[in-house]
Amino acid sequence: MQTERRSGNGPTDRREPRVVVGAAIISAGRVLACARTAPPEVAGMFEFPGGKVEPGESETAALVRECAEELAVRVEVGDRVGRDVRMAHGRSVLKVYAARLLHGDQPRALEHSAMRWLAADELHSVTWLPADVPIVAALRPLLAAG
Ligand SMILES: Nc1nc2c([nH]c(=O)n2[C@H]2C[C@H](O)[C@@H](COP(=O)(O)OP(=O)(O)OP(=O)(O)O)O2)c(=O)[nH]1
Repeated sequence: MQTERRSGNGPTDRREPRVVVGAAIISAGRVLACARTAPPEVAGMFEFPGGKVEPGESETAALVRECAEELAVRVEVGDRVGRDVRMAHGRSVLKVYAARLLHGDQPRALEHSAMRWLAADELHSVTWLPADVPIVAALRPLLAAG
C-alpha cells in the first residue's frame, strides 16, 4: 500500500521529528553549560548535556542515560524548560528539562571540552547553540528565583 512514509528524507517524508533531549542541571542557582567538541562548525559552543532519544526510550530515560554517559552523574529529571525548538529544517526537535544532581554526584566532562556553572546574570557569557537560545531565555527566571 502506498503511504507517505518513505525510507528517504525527501519532500514526501512525513515522519515525526527526531527528539533530542537536553538537561538543564541546576544546582545552587546555577545551570551547567557544556561545550561541544564536534562537529567542527559548532565545536566550542555550549549546550545542555543530552542527546537523541532512542526508539522505545522515554525522554526521561534518555536524559538519565545521557547524563551518565557524558557526565558520570545520576540525575532526577524535573519540569520542562521553555518550548519545543525545531531544528534541522524540522527534522528534529529539542526538548529541555530541568534536572538536579543526585547522591552528591559531581559532573565530569567525559565528552565535552569545557563545563561552566552559570548564574542567571552569566547565561550570556558563553555562546550557546542557536536552538538553545530561547531555552536559555526561559531558564533565566528559574535561576534568578533561586
Ligand atoms: N545534547 C544537545 N544537543 C543539542 C542541543 N542543542 C542543539 O541544537 N543540539 C543538537 C546538536 C546535535 O545536532 C543534536 C544532538 O546530537 P548529539 O550528537 O548530542 O546526540 P547523541 O548524543 O545521541 O549522539 P549520537 O549518538 O548521534 O552520536 O542536537 C543541546 O542543548 N543539547
